[in-house]
Amino acid sequence: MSAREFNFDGLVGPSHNYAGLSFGNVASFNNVKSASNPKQAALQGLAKMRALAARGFAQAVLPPQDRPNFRLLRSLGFSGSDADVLARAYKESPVILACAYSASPMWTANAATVSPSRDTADGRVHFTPANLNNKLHRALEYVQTTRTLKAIFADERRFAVHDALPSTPAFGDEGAANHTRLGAGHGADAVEMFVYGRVEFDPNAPAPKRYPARQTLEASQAVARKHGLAEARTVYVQQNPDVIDQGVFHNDVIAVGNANVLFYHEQAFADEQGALFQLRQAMAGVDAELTPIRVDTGMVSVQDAVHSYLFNSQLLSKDGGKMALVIPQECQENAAVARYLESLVASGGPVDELIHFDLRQSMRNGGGPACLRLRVALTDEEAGAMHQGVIMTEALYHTLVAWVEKHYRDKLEPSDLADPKLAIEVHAALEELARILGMPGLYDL
Ligand SMILES: N=C(N)NCCC[C@H](NC(=O)CCC(=O)O)C(=O)O
Repeated sequence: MSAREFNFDGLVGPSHNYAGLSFGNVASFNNVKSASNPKQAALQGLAKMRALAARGFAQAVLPPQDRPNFRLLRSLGFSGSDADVLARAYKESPVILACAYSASPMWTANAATVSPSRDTADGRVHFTPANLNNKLHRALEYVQTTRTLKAIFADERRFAVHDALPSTPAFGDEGAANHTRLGAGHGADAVEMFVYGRVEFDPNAPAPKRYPARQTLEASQAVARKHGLAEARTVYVQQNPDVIDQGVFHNDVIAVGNANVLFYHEQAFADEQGALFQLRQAMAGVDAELTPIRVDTGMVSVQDAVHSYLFNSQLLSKDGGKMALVIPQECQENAAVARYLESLVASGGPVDELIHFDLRQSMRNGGGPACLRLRVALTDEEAGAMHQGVIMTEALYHTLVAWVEKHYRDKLEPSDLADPKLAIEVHAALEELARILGMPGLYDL
């Protein structure tokens, strides 16, 4: 049965700001407290969605989440009216207020892990929302993410939306950013590769020393178990702790896979040869042959990969068997990376086209093209069964642009988070967005 891969891009929320909340994500720290432009951020994301939809790639949108998260603030003892809660939080702990306001749900590669129906024991598409429990501002997301996915994929005959894993460190789960499906194509049997940063219950396993490993092996195994994946078609690979310590906080900052191609940096994995061997063995079982595209350190250093987000690119199958690589503008601005990309396209290999976008607002918080999207491979029947109001069309694009122009500020400083009017603006925007998407019960407003 054929299937198409939908990219569900996160629509950047009205409170997008640079709060420096992500220890281990160098961009987030480098741009802390600088002014953000929420309007530009949302329009940049919409421009990518529109352009790829116009190219015929299956494109959809995941809505932002209600911010500030008053439930969090009140659970931490900030009380009184909404205005009181905001004033007290800003006075006593601006960083907690920033966490409650974060627009981090825009990076939907971390929203969930998705197993297409082809891979699962019960033949349904399985989603496990990621608990993102390593960071306070991200650990808020899974509640609304679960609600949103259940609203879009409501047909329980075709879709299973699980609860997130327990939010204890042993089950640190960052979703699809640490997960890659490799096989002959989106509609064919395939192997699911889970990449983890540490092992909770094996103190002797390698682990990063400087920055946190957000994904545990135990979490990846639990997701595979919940999704009913066949062991022979599930591969667990450890990310190289040394690159985590250089700012590679998700695997999708150092590797990306699509169909039978794995595009990765030579230092991405703790045991490169072991990983390739496991993949080749599992893929033989599904009549697929791995095409590795290995980038040597001599061509692109880990630092260049982290600053350009070369590997946080989207790798998209085109009609005719070739692939396009969707890269951020920053890749053109790094000499080594630009040179490498020229050689890649000229090589006659699977990638014969580069498509670049200006995603600077997101990039300044450590989010590139791949962070902004959740991949969901769907058969035509499944695509017809999901909520249609989130599918990106020219009409929806123009409606959302008008909505952003109407509701979003074009500048947000850290001190603006104390402004009670901002909370009211976000609330009004999301009430209207739920109507635009045809999802009246989307938010618990
Ligand atoms: N690579 C993937 N898939 N996603 C990128 C997520 C970036 C996000 N940044 C932040 O959360 C920064 C928020 C701030 O500092 O304001 C993170 O670190 O989790």
